[in-house]
Amino acid sequence: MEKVTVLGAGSWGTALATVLADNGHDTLIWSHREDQATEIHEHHTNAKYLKDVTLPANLHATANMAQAIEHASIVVMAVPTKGIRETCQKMMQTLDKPVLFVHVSKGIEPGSLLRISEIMREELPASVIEDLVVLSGPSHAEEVVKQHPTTVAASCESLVAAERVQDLFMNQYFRVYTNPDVIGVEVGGALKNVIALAAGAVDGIGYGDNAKAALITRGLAEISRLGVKMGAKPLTFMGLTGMGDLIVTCTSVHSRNYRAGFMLGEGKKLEQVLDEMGMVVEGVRTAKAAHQLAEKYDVALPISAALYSVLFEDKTPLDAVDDLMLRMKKREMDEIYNN
Ligand SMILES: NC(=O)c1ccc[n+]([C@@H]2O[C@H](COP(=O)([O-])OP(=O)(O)OC[C@H]3O[C@@H](n4cnc5c(N)ncnc54)[C@H](O)[C@@H]3O)[C@@H](O)[C@H]2O)c1
Ligand SMILES: O=P(O)(O)OC[C@H](O)CO
Repeated sequence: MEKVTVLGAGSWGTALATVLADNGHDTLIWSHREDQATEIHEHHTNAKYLKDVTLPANLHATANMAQAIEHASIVVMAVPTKGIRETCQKMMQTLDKPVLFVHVSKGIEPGSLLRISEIMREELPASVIEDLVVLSGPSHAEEVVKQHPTTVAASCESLVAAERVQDLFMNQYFRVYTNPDVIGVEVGGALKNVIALAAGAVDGIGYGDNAKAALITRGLAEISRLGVKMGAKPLTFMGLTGMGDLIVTCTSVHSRNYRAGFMLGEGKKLEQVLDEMGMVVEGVRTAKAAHQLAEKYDVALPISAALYSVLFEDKTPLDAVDDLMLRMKKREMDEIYNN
């Protein structure tokens, strides 16, 4: 049995804490909000984030960071990308021992263009990082808490650390693979949210399955193109954290990115959409990062660019789709021509 603290009590932090508690680990969840910690600790619910779910009786919660850190030999970081730095800084007020970190967030920071593990390594001294593992893949919290079969990957250069995380989470309904390609896993997890916003938008416009299949396929092409330039292994994008997560996020009603995109496609403005969602829509910030990454790495990301123009340049979704369709002629796969 391990002593685990999950930082972040939204949908995903709570769902993963449930998996850990189900597996018999001594699990404590930390919320930055006192009321939410009390709700989880005393009533075994987290109604805003997981409706009609009763959490395991052996899952405890606190809003006290010092207590949360004192408890842990493993820390799972499950706050949205924009809260990662602040949470690391809060943690460092008391953390003075090495722990194994697992992060489960999916984003890239605009401006710095850092992946989550890079942000964490910037904020945390090496002396407190025993290892840092990314857990990612096609996994909606709403299905995990129902114990529906789910598969993800634990990614770290150290196979020993990845396998420790595999053992920590793995059970009958939650299957964990390992993958050493941290860059590919993080880039796939972050960029699929941008494509999912676009997939929601084409459905919101009222277009059909042809358009969505095109977005998923060409979306994967642009994610891979960028990821490889950033140092990822191409095959990772064919796996759970690439194609797998792209499919689940572009096609599921559970996806906040897909649902936000749908509302944009219906003609709603971004501010109104985010107000109505009330939960994190990671793809919005990551779309800014994608825009900057395209320039930095000199890579064409046409779907991400079209989405960016809808989010931040007031282009209508219909015009953005027209622009995509009327781009200059392309070869589907340059590699085939070159061989
Ligand atoms: N929900 C899923 O099914 C799922 C699955 C895989 C990965 N993820 C990823 O997990 C991360 C967290 O997403 P979520 O679904 O739990 O989001 P959520 O919107 O359901 O909950 C976010 C939680 O973080 C808290 N929070 C916000 N800002 C914070 C800050 N600065 N410091 C501390 N806490 C803060 C909120 O109060 C809330 O409890 C995201 O990067 C998301 O992409 C989510
Ligand atoms: O609800 P979303 O769009 O944040 O997606 C959740 C997960 O990342 C799906 O794997």
